[in-house]
Amino acid sequence: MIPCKLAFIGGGNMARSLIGGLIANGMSAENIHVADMQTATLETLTNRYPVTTFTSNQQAIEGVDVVILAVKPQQLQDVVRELSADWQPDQLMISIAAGIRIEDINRWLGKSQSSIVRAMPNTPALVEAGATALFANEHVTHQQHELAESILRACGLAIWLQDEKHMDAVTALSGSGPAYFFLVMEAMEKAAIELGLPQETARLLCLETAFGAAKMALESGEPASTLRKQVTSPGGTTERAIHELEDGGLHGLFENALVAAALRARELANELGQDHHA
Ligand SMILES: NC(=O)C1=CN([C@@H]2O[C@H](COP(=O)(O)OP(=O)(O)OC[C@H]3O[C@@H](n4cnc5c(N)ncnc54)[C@H](O)[C@@H]3O)[C@@H](O)[C@H]2O)C=CC1
Ligand SMILES: O=C(O)[C@@H]1CCC=N1
Repeated sequence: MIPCKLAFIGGGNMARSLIGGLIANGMSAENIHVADMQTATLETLTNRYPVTTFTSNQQAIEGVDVVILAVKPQQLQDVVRELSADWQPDQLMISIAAGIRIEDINRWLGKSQSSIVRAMPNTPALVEAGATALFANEHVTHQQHELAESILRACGLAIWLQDEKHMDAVTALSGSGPAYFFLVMEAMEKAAIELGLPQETARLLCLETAFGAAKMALESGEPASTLRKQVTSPGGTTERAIHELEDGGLHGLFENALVAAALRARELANELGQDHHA
């Protein structure tokens, strides 16, 4: 049980994943408000979960303990400014927007001592297998700290960062990370079909292999490199495949990909952290 009322501002992909994880973990849908200007988005949600929906952001935050900002970074400034007039000093704001820094959110909110947490979750939260990193500003109370952690922990792993600057690397790794693994799955499945496997056979074997590899890496505690070597028989099939991947520059590609994602998070902060007047 998570002992609070919470409001999502923005009811899109990431909000849906978090709501799914929270409800699967016993949070009462009655205690979840969701605001979105798209009524179709709200309908998709209420078809699945009996949450309370709003087209007004101000009405959605009335009487809640925690507000999760789940709009795109480009919408964040307007949304925070809009909430400012009705913001209560004991409310906790959690922003999941990529890039945007707490100091900017705090300035847009315009209050002196607001409790703000930045969180970077990921979409597997929907199946309670998410991974979230959190960072709190100095006004977050012990109780709010616990509350933020319990909300995100309901959706999977939740870990606190000591320094907000690490959030961009987290965004590049675990925030965007599910997409990299999905892309690898797409590529492996396609290659297996080209080798002659029926599509459903390729899909199932690929997904169970990905799941099994992650489960084994988590449960064994062994480094991925050790587990990889256990699969790679000298002179065998895996060795040939790994040779192709390494020759093709896999390590460099991932390095470039994560650097590009982290840089984009910094760009978003610099582009969107400037004040504009709504
Ligand atoms: N999708 C992902 O895997 C992850 C996304 N995030 C962050 O989560 C945030 C949301 O991303 P998604 O859910 O993917 O986007 P999305 O586009 O699916 O959802 C955003 C929702 O906000 C609504 N919205 C736009 N302006 C609004 C306003 N003024 N008031 C109320 N609602 C409004 C839109 O109608 C939309 O339904 C972003 O800031 C993103 O950086 C963070 C981690 C992972
Ligand atoms: O692509 C994005 O910008 C968001 C942030 C992390 C995952 N999706």
